[in-house]
Amino acid sequence: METTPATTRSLATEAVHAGREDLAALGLHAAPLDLSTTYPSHDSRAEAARLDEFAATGAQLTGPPVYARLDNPTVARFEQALARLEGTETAVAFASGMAALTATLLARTAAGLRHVVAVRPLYGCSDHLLSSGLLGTEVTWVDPAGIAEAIRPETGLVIVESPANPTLAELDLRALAHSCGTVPLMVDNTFATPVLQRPHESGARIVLHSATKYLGGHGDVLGGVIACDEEFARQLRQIRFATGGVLHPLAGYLLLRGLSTLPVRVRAQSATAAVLARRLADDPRVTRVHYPKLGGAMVAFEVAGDPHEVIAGVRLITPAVSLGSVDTLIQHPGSISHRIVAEDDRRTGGISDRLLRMSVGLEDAEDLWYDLDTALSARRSATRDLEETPRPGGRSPAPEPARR
Ligand code: MET
Repeated sequence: METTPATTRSLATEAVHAGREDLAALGLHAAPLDLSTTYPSHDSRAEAARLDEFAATGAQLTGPPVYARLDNPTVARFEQALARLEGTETAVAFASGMAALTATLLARTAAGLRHVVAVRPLYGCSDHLLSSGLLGTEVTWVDPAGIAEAIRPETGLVIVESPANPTLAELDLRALAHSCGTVPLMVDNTFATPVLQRPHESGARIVLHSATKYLGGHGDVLGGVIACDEEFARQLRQIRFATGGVLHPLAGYLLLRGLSTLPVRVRAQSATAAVLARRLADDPRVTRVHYPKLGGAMVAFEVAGDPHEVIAGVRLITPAVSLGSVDTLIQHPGSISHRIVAEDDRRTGGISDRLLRMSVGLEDAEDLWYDLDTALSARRSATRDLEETPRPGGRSPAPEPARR
C-alpha cells in the first residue's frame, strides 16, 4: 500500500509520524532513547575529517554520532518532527527556550550584527536578556509600526511574540516580516504552537519555542527549539557545540512523544479557554479579559480586587508559573514571569499589576469555573460575612458542578 507523501500530510498526521518514519524498518514501534555521551570509533582519521567538516560547516554529522554535545539521534528526531510541524527546513534544539534565544543572539553578534529591534511585551526573561545587554547586544524597543525606522546597518534581528506573553497581544506577522526587509524576523511561537499559527508561512525566518510548554505538554520537561532554514541552523549547531546548551536526550524523547498529542491537546484546551474567557468577560469582578482572536489555551485577565487573593484562593488550579501543561496553572506576571522587567517597562508592555495569566489545561470547564469563581470571591465573601454586604453584581453563587 502506498503511503501519503509527506508534503500532503495534515498537521495531525505529521504530529504522530514525523521523525519516526524509519521506525518500522528498524523493527521498532516507539522511538529509541539513546543516552550515550560518547560513541566508539577505531578510525581516528575519519573522525578527524568529520570533526573538521562540522567545525567548518555546522552541517549535521552523517554516520554514527561522535559525542553528545555535537548531536544525538533521539534529539534529532524531535528536531525533524518540529521542523515539519512549523514548515521549516530544519530545527535545532536546546536545553531551554532561553538557551535557544541566547544561541540566536550569539549567532547574529558573531556576524557583526549586535543590534536588535524588539516589540514589547516579550516573556520577562527574554526582555531582560535584551535590556541588560548581557550578551553584548543593544536593543531598540519599538511599536510594530516603528520597526522599519529602527532598523540600522548593524541590526541582526527583529524579535516579537504573538500572542505575546503575558498580555496575549497579537501582531500582524505578515506585515511585520515586510517591515523587516532583509533583517530576519524571529517570532516566539510558544503560545500559539504550530497548531494555531505557523510564522514561517508569514515570512518569519526564525521561529522560537520554549518546548517546556505546549510541545512537551505535561510540565515535566525543560527545552527550547529554533525552527529555521539550514543555513542559520548550521550557525546554531556550531554555537550549541561550542557553548554546550544541548537538550538532554530524555527531554528529546519526551518532546517527540509530546508532539504526537499536540494538536488534540491544543484544540481541547483552547475550547475550554474560550468558555472561561467568555465567563470572565461577563463577570463584574473582572475589569478586562485578554483572549487572542487566534484562540489558544491562554487567558489573561485583570481583576477589580487584589490579584494575589485570587492566586491564594485557587484549589483545583495550580498557582504556578509556566504554561502549556495538561493541568491549569495561574500566575501573577508582575510577581513572577515578568518580575525581572523594570516596572516602567512592564507598564509600556501593557502588563498591569492587576493582571493574572492562566494556562488552561484539560480539566472540565465547569470544574475550572467553579474554582475560579470561588477564588475571585474568596476575599470578598470573607468581607461580606463580616459586613453582610451584598455579593458583587448581585449574583447568586455559582452552583457546585455535578461530580462525574
Ligand atoms: C521563570 S518565569 C517564567 C517561565 C515561563 N517562561 C513563563 O512565562 O511562565
